[in-house]
Amino acid sequence: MTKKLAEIIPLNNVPLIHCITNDITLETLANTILYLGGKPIMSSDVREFADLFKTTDALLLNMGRLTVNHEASLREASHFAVISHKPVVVDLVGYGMTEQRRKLGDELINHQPTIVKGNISEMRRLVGLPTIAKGIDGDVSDQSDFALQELNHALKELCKRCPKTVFVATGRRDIVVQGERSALLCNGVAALDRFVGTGDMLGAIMATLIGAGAAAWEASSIAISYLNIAGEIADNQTHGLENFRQEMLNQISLLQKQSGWSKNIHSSTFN
Ligand SMILES: Nc1ncnc2c1ncn2[C@@H]1O[C@H](COP(=O)(O)OP(=O)(O)O)[C@@H](O)[C@H]1O
Ligand SMILES: Cc1ncsc1CCOP(=O)(O)O
Ligand SMILES: [Mg+2]
Repeated sequence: MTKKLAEIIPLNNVPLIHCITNDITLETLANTILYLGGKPIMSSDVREFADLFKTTDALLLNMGRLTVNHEASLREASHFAVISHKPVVVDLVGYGMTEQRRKLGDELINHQPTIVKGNISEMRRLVGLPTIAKGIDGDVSDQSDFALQELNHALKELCKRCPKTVFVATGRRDIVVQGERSALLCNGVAALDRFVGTGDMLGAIMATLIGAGAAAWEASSIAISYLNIAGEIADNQTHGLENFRQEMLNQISLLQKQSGWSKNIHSSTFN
């Protein structure tokens, strides 16, 4: 993977990334894409999709703060992505918490997007595994070795129905699954779970990398590692969560200047 890393971050082009996302982290995602070297367009107005899809390089569909209009925009954009063969990242925020989110998430997945991501508890709900998680956060009880193994197995089963899609489950440890292949990524710090938007930021980074031409597997693994190593550096340099949050964003722009950053990636496989 190190060889491919050298080809992907820093980006060797400037992809235009169309984000349909929640208004809680909207500006953070726009700047995350800019700091990484891409260009964001945050547009939810279905009237402009026909023109917009002619110029964009990838699409981020973030379920975030659901409304009737947000849902309609996500659905319409997902349809446009299918007919225009646009690479897509789906972020299953709050999947399974409500019937609306479950139904919408299933519909978006049925369009065979490039990457489907969620935190460890959202992804457990997706494959029908129990979780005590509340709200949109992952629960630590879903991070045991056994829980990770059973989720890894269940996601591989799901891949049989969605052979083109990479599935990602995030948290203290992250699972990346595509077909029969899976990896466990182990970078990051606990503070990444302590401010809103880190999962959203990850989706934006994934969309930027596939928009720049990276394959789904590399884009998924590199995005997680890049964000988490940025978090490790920010954690070393700051006190307090707000300072950490600001430095996180700062590191998104700085880490790519460190040629050997990828040597700090910690990954393993499931036995
Ligand atoms: N306790 C933790 N230790 C290390 N990394 C973490 C931890 N919690 C989350 N992360 C990282 O933060 C990012 C967001 O993950 P997560 O918090 O699961 O998403 P969400 O914000 O959607 O719940 C991922 O890259 C993940 O690897
Ligand atoms: C708090 C909240 N509520 C609906 S979307 C959202 C932000 C979720 O961001 P993340 O999934 O990155 O924690
Ligand atoms: Mg999330």
